[in-house]
Amino acid sequence: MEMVPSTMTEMWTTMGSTIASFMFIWAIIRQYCPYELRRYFEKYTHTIMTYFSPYIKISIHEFTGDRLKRSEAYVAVEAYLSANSSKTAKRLKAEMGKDSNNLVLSMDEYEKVTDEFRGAKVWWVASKVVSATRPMAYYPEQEKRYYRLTFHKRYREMITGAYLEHVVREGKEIKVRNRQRKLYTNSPGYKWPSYKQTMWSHIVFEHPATFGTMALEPDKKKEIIEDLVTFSESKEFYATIGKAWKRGYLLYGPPGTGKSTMIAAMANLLNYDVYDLELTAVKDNTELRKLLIETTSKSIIVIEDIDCSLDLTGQRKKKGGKAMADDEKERKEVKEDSGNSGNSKVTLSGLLNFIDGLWSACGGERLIVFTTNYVEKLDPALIRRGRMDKHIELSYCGFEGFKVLAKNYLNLETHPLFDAIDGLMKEVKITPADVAENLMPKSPLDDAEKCLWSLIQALEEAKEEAEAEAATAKKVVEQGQDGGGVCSENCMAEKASE
Ligand SMILES: Nc1ncnc2c1ncn2[C@@H]1O[C@H](COP(=O)(O)OP(=O)(O)OP(=O)(O)O)[C@@H](O)[C@H]1O
Ligand SMILES: [Mg+2]
Repeated sequence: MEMVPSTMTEMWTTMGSTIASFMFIWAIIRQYCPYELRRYFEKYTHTIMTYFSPYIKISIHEFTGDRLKRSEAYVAVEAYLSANSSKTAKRLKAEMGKDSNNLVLSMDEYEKVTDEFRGAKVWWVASKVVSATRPMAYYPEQEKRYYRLTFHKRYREMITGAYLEHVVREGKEIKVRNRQRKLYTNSPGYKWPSYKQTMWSHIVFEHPATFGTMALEPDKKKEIIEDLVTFSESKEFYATIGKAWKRGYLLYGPPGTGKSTMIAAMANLLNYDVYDLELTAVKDNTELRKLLIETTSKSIIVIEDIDCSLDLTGQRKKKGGKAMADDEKERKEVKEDSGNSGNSKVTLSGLLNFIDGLWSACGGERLIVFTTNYVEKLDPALIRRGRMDKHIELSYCGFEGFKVLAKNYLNLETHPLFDAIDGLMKEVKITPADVAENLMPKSPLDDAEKCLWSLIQALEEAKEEAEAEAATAKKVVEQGQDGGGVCSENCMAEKASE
């Protein structure tokens, strides 16, 4: 029994004198030794200290290898700590949120915060090293920022496993919640400088459309919303069935029926970014694949007017004749001219690969949306289920759709003129865009009733026009029969237009 205290005392004495000698040597080294030797001793002191310390440290650096891209882990930890440290940290820094007007708070440099996970305490420090070397004299000093996590070694397994997973997952979620959503485009004709890493340019996405403001049959609206929400919550399901987590939507219908508006409503519902892909500006299939790889998850890739984007079917020119109403035809020609489809070598197979080839699985959680005015012109391979999983027809405005617009534009839920509008809408076709235009007050003096009368007038004019057209067409047919000659569809249309 005597031995224990005496051994302990001896041990403490030895340790004390070792430390004292060590500190003495260290003081001499600091005073007289050259820099290299000092660095050498510092390194070994650090190793010895680490050996005896019961704490483990993990560093997460802002840049690893590639100086142009911030490490994903660092970004996630930053978001996690910004959300959790702003309540406990004493020194915070405030920065303007990217592309937004809010101030974002995060831990200041060298600030330390404590976090707890399943009973274990951990410490985070935001730190940086300033590199002594500069690539050029006029370059600023290079700062390498990092976060250091410290915890007791008895929690090693839990912290390196479950805790870090929790930090990264939560950090990513916070980032998605707080991010300013973006509208990307593969800007045609824009030559990006070689240092620029991305082929997409973007602006902040701020479209106000929602499903609430869309004129659509209530059942159809409900079905689409449920489909979208189910998709966004089905990560595990897609993994179980071995399918990439993406879904294709084909929106088709006449101009002005809300196809583009619905894309904005989808993005707002799911909080996704939008990639507006201008297919005619894509050089070839390789470039198309590169663009795809650069898209991030939680996004909608949109190809508008897919029938005009490329001559994917080889039928476009044949069908674009008399059958197309003049104004629509003109509109399409403008679109065709504006895109340099002649320079694009993207093929149908390239596009099919883009939608569901192996590369399309990268990123996950993505919607691909095509819009068209002429669904019948598209190659069936392009729109078969599995590629374009859901086909949504957007059509002329019904009375239910009108009621949504009347509520949005005029804050009216009912009005004596509604019955007349209901009756007229059953007789003539009018697009939601035309209804919206008529319901829009044209001057500060316009009241709701005036707007409703404007719509009634537009509906009556459309009805008269339709009746006149029908009468002319009937006359042409009768003349054709009287003449006894055979008149083709084209020749009848020509006569009608005369
Ligand atoms: N279903 C709708 N609900 C609410 N507003 C609509 C709807 N459809 C069209 N609009 C209004 O009409 C305008 C034009 O609609 P939008 O651009 O979405 O039509 P589109 O179907 O994409 O036409 P296009 O085929 O010419 O591209 C929108 O700005 C919107 O205000
Ligand atoms: Mg559109």
